[in-house]
Amino acid sequence: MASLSSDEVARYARDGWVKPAWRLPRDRTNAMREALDELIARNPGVRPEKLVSAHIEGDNGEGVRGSAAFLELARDPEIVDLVSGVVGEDVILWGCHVFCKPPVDGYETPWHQDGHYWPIRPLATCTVWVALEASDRGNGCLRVVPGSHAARTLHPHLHEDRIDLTLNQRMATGAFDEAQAVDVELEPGEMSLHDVYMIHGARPNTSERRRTGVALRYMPSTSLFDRSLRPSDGKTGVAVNFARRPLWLLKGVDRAGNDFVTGHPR
Ligand SMILES: O=C(O)CCC(=O)C(=O)O
Ligand SMILES: [Fe+2]
Repeated sequence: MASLSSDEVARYARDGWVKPAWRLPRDRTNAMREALDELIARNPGVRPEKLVSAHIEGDNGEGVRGSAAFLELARDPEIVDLVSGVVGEDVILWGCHVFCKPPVDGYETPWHQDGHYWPIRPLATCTVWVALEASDRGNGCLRVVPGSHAARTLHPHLHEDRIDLTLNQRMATGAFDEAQAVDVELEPGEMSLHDVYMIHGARPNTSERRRTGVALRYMPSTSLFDRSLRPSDGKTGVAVNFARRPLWLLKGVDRAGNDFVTGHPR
């Protein structure tokens, strides 16, 4: 069984992110890469950086035709056990976004914090970013600002109206020191976990190599996914429908009155 070591848990608490020793087996990673190729093929009109809710099979109501392979990945008991190490015994899956940057013109991810438009109260999420292929300095790996989560505040973000970005939000300059950022270099099958308040981004991919991370989003069931907040859609440049987003209780019990019916097939 996978679990974070006490050192990994401590690093996540201190830095806001960690790269666990545990990784996906090679055959599983290869199978997921095939699922990714199929996902891209069935969504010819969607930029591969913007494959939101890829875990919802068929027309997902958010502009993407998703695939069960990604739900299976998100439900993987070993990954859920890793997440438990930092969010506790009660774990809800609420999102999955495939950030695939094609070679040569893969979009930049501006510096940002997650969660500005997420209807989760209290705001809490651990994202597991699973590398399906090598992700390094050369092809625009994730970059993180260790410790930037610690104040547990969301800083101002500016809206940027460009299409060549994975998100249309960028942290106002001066809010942090970019020189403190570190590159999260991952081999295929490796992953990083990051906290909702941690500042992160990624350079454009101008290399000849594709770069893909599957971002799996989990929250503790002590938080409420509050559909009544009517979160404004599209502000981040990705069309989402949080009102209909299905939730899965993957471990433990629900403690905040979450709705596990909406968005699921009847
Ligand atoms: O993969 C990227 O470039 C961005 C990922 C990200 O922002 C996230 O997982 O929250
Ligand atoms: Fe993010």
